[in-house]
Amino acid sequence: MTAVGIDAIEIRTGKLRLDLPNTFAPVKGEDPGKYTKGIGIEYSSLPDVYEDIVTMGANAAKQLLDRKGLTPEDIGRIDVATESAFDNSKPVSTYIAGCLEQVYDGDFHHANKGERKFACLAGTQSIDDAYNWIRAGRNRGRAALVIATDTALYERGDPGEATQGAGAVAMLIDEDPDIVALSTEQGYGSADETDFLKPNQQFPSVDGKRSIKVYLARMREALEDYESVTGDTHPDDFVYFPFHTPYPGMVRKAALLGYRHITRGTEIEDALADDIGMQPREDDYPDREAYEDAIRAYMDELKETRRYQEWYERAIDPTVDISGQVGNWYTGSVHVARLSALSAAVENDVDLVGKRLLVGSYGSGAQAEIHSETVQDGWREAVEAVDVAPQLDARYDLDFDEYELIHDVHNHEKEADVEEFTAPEDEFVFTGWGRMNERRYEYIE
Ligand SMILES: CC(C)(COP(=O)([O-])OP(=O)([O-])OC[C@H]1O[C@@H](n2cnc3c(N)ncnc32)[C@H](O)[C@@H]1OP(=O)([O-])[O-])[C@@H](O)C(=O)NCCC(=O)NCCSC(=O)C[C@@](C)(O)CC(=O)[O-]
Repeated sequence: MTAVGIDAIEIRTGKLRLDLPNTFAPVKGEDPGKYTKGIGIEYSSLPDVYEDIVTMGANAAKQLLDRKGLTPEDIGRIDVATESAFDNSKPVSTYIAGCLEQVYDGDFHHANKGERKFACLAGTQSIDDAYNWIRAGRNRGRAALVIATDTALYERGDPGEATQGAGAVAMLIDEDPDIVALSTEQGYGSADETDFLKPNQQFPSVDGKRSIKVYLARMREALEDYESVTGDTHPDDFVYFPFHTPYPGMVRKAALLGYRHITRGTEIEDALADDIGMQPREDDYPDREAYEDAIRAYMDELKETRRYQEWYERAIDPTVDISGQVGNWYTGSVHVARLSALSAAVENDVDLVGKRLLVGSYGSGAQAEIHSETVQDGWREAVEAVDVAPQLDARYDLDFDEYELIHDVHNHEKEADVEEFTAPEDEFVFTGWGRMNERRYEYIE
């Protein structure tokens, strides 16, 4: 069977950045350690005045099409995943296609376009849709463009303000992919939860502490479901474990729980037993509370073991590097985690061909999905071509007053007339509203 998967990736970060430990924390009266050690985000990417989910998505997509030498006729499907949409009817993919049609000969009139919603999970669901469309043989030899784009802003003063971010990830899903092949093995953990939601409002209502618990519970459920298909998972089965990364500290919690789960009943548990004992088994405890206390005590010790720390450094740390530099990109976040790991492998000259990734996606509300991917022959060249560092380094550093202004600019409830901080060049920009209140865009040379 021909492999189907991710053939190319491009990102587009918001062109501004907020330094959390040095600019945000002092004004909030917080210790910078909350950001450098706890949350793990150093900078939040934010959009300039002329940027939004459409410009970031279209700019990432254009970069991808140009690099691959593709024209609109090569694309049979454009799916946008977002939870920052500004239109309840017209999908963001039509705005993005309209942008792209300004600069290419030809058009996307015969491409199927849509918009996917399930909080941060929707990017992964869009990849699934593209995979199924190609596997079903309905693509007529064409590829699918999946764009995950979000402006992850919270109400000023909300604890979530510490985890903001803005950016887009464009991915080409095709046969014989250069980067990773997808598999049919998947696990889901899904439940009706009220932890993070936006009921007809721009900024989320969030119960932050609960959202952490729900993330962990649904991920665990998804892993168990995945293992019901594949059999037990072992830490050595996968080179990296890219998870949805609202902030690196969240992944730290998930990784520890995951490691305990996948080492249970293995030679690793036995090898650790001399130092920290065997993992608690529920049957050995009088009630659930006593069992959970024992688990917490075991995990406190597990996290300090060299074996765990070495695994974390190898398999998890590289996945959160970019996230720590950009914040939460919601639907793009797990795809940033994958790219982060692959970029680190390029930098450290690691050979990944044939190695597997275990990808854990998550969306509040809530659903987790876990699947594996196999790295393909062309991954190194394809990942080397993504200009992550130049984009991140070029961002404009906001002071706190400027941050307050730019937050107002992107607040749909406010009117703010603010000069742009950066000069647009060779990119799509937002130019204002049309007669039916549609947003309008132009390509600036
Ligand atoms: C994440 C929270 C709850 C944080 O809430 P908070 O109250 O701002 O922060 P905190 O006081 O809990 O501190 C954060 C961490 O920093 C540590 N810390 C504190 N000070 C220091 C210091 N000086 N030195 C070292 N460490 C320090 C502190 O101990 C803690 O670590 P933990 O105990 O959790 O391991 C908040 O920012 C929030 O509500 N964020 C939005 C919700 C969120 O991101 N939830 C994550 C799971 S849900 C999810 O991922 C879905 C999502 C959000 O992406 C949306 C979607 O799916 O659409």
